[in-house]
Amino acid sequence: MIQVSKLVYRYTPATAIAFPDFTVQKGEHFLLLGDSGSGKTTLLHLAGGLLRQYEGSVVVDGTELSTLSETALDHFRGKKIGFVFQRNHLISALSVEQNLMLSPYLAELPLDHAHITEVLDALGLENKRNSRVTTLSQGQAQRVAIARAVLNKPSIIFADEPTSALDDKNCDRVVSLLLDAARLHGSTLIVATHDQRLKSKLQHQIRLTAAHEPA
Ligand SMILES: Nc1ncnc2c1ncn2[C@@H]1O[C@H](COP(=O)(O)OP(=O)(O)OP(=O)(O)O)[C@@H](O)[C@H]1O
Repeated sequence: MIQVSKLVYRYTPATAIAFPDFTVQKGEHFLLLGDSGSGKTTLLHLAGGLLRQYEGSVVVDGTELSTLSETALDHFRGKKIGFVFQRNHLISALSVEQNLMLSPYLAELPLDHAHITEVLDALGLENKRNSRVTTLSQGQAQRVAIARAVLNKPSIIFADEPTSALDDKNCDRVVSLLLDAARLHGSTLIVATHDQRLKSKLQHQIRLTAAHEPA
């Protein structure tokens, strides 16, 4: 499902971040661990097709991402991948439901109001459907971000520090929701974190050391 080998990424010609080889099978749940600056966000962005121009190989669902054009990559990402970011990137001028509607719209998928209702119910957000996202608590906003990420039934969910800003109760809830959402559609789940509270919650781990290659 995801195969990374000999992967190196350079933000500038003088700095190179080298990643360990790993394979993640369909439906597996992984924690991506490593110190601050070790490259966790960079790796999620590479595997999710948000960063291009890498050295080595990133194969997702049988496709080497570097072979896709920018447009094909956008399409691939919209259909197959759900992102949950640390800062939730919700659009503050819109309601919860309108934020969710953007997901299928951007992926050019049909709008399914019944499915939006299902997802809102599952995440305990049914009474927030018409609320502006600026009126939500941090835990609620993170649940909306999860709802948006899983709405298109992605085969892969990437979550970048989804719990670090949350108290223990919301942390537990968000992890359970991510795992439930992943299990529901058999999605592969990779959670990047240095939140120690998550260590026992996912089956497998990928550990990054700050192995920055000399340029
Ligand atoms: N846009 C950028 N331009 C230049 N360098 C960058 C950029 N983004 C990240 N880096 C560098 O790449 C390295 C890896 O950063 P990255 O954000 O992937 O690490 P991380 O493990 O996710 O860190 P954190 O846990 O603090 O979020 C760091 O040395 C960082 O300074």
